[in-house]
Amino acid sequence: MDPDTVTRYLAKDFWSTVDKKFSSEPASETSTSEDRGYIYPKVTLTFAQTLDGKISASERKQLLISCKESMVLTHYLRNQHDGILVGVGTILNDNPSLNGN
Ligand SMILES: NC(=O)C1=CN([C@@H]2O[C@H](COP(=O)(O)OP(=O)(O)OC[C@H]3O[C@@H](n4cnc5c(N)ncnc54)[C@H](O)[C@@H]3O)[C@@H](O)[C@H]2O)C=CC1
Ligand SMILES: Nc1nc(O)c(N)c(N[C@@H]2O[C@H](COP(=O)(O)O)[C@@H](O)[C@H]2O)n1
Repeated sequence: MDPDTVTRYLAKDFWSTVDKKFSSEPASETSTSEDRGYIYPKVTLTFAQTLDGKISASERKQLLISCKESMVLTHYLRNQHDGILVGVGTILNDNPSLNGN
């Protein structure tokens, strides 16, 4: 399977799970990636940006961009993954919790 097809497949499956969660239908929490036939790790890129394309304030100062609903989605996404990867600059600047509440 070519990488583009795999990406489309994973995104479709992932967002259908999100839809199920937000419509309160039970999502399959127990099936593993292997059960679902995945052959690559599932990776999601998520970030918040301003209308003019910025992700932080000047001098890379941390900036809250997301609204309340978007933060709910952020924490939901964190809960759906086994790990969260950020850059070293983010660790040094923000000292983030990166929890999923
Ligand atoms: N709005 C949002 O969703 C987010 C905003 N931020 C903000 O971004 C700022 C941090 O940004 P940065 O310091 O720019 O990012 P960063 O330092 O967090 O990430 C960049 C990473 O790329 C690596 N890197 C740089 N050049 C590379 C190369 N040529 N090849 C391979 N790796 C390379 C660096 O070593 C670093 O680990 C903070 O102010 C933080 O608040 C961070 C995450 C999310
Ligand atoms: N979703 C989201 N919206 C924003 O407006 C943001 N600035 C970020 N930033 C990311 O979240 C980390 C902070 O997380 P904690 O609240 O400490 O758990 C920060 O370091 C960025 O990676 N995200």
